[in-house]
Amino acid sequence: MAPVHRDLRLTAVGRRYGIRGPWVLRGVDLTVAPGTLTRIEGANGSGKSTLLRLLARLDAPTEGRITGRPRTAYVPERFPSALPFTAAGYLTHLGTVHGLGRTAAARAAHTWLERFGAGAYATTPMARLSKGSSQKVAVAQALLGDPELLVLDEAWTGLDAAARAELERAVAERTAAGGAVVFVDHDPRRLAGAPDATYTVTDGALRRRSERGGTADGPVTLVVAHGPAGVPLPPDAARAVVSAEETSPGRHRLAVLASHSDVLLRALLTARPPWHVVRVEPAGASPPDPGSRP
Ligand SMILES: Nc1ncnc2c1ncn2[C@@H]1O[C@H](COP(=O)(O)OP(=O)(O)OP(=O)(O)O)[C@@H](O)[C@H]1O
Repeated sequence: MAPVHRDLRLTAVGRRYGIRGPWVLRGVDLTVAPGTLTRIEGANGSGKSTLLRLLARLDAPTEGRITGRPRTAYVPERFPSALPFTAAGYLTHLGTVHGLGRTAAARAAHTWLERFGAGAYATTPMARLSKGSSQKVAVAQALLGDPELLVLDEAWTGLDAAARAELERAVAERTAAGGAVVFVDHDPRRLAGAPDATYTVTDGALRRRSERGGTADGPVTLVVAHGPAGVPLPPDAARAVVSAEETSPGRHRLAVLASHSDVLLRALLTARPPWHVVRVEPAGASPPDPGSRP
């Protein structure tokens, strides 16, 4: 009998939207093995979500090949919360879809809602949940079926501090149980030190950042900079950062390895027109968590 391949493997994968659209990703090779934690970084619009949708098999590559079919769960950047279910009803239904009996599914739904501090909202219609509570349901639906591959696209955004910590624990439990987890998060300290591999999406290519990933490359510096609204980062700056987020029109929160901060600052200040650098500080000096966006 053919062995079951739990590795998910991308070979020379490219994706573009529309026949003449620019290549968002090109020549991407990536293997996601069981029991590993992988971080994907990159500036806004670099193609991180595109890559995660390909990994979750929700999208197909324009060219190249994807092999391996681990049982996959996905938390999208935007979760459709206006569903005609209560939180517990929705999760129980999904549990049965994952093959659980109704009682076991209801129990799992309850357990995950409790873990994320949303037990009190079990019978609330999803359309009436706050953004944070509906994000808890989004995360619970993914964890419910003990997936072999968990794909998290900014899943921490909108969660309160206790739920953020709980999701970090749930990720550690998944990898300890032999599952693979791939995540994108704008906070460079998210699961710091834990990833087995960290990749940066730049100019459509995927680059492995270091063998050990996480912050093993050294301390991270946060740079807040202001540029023309709606204008992407200058290319040299985009290449230097490990993560970037446009927190309000024209205002960007950039994380860069301290060793690369001069390169980033130079790229910002020599851009035409030059960008205004608002603040530079070591990553540890900022407020506890920027997960709650300003
Ligand atoms: N369904 C789509 N149709 C057309 N273009 C798309 C589609 N999805 C993404 N794109 C384009 O592909 C590029 C990469 O988008 P993607 O959302 O993958 O980037 P990202 O790194 O996740 O961005 P962000 O950090 O802002 O979430 C962008 O230019 C985007 O406009």
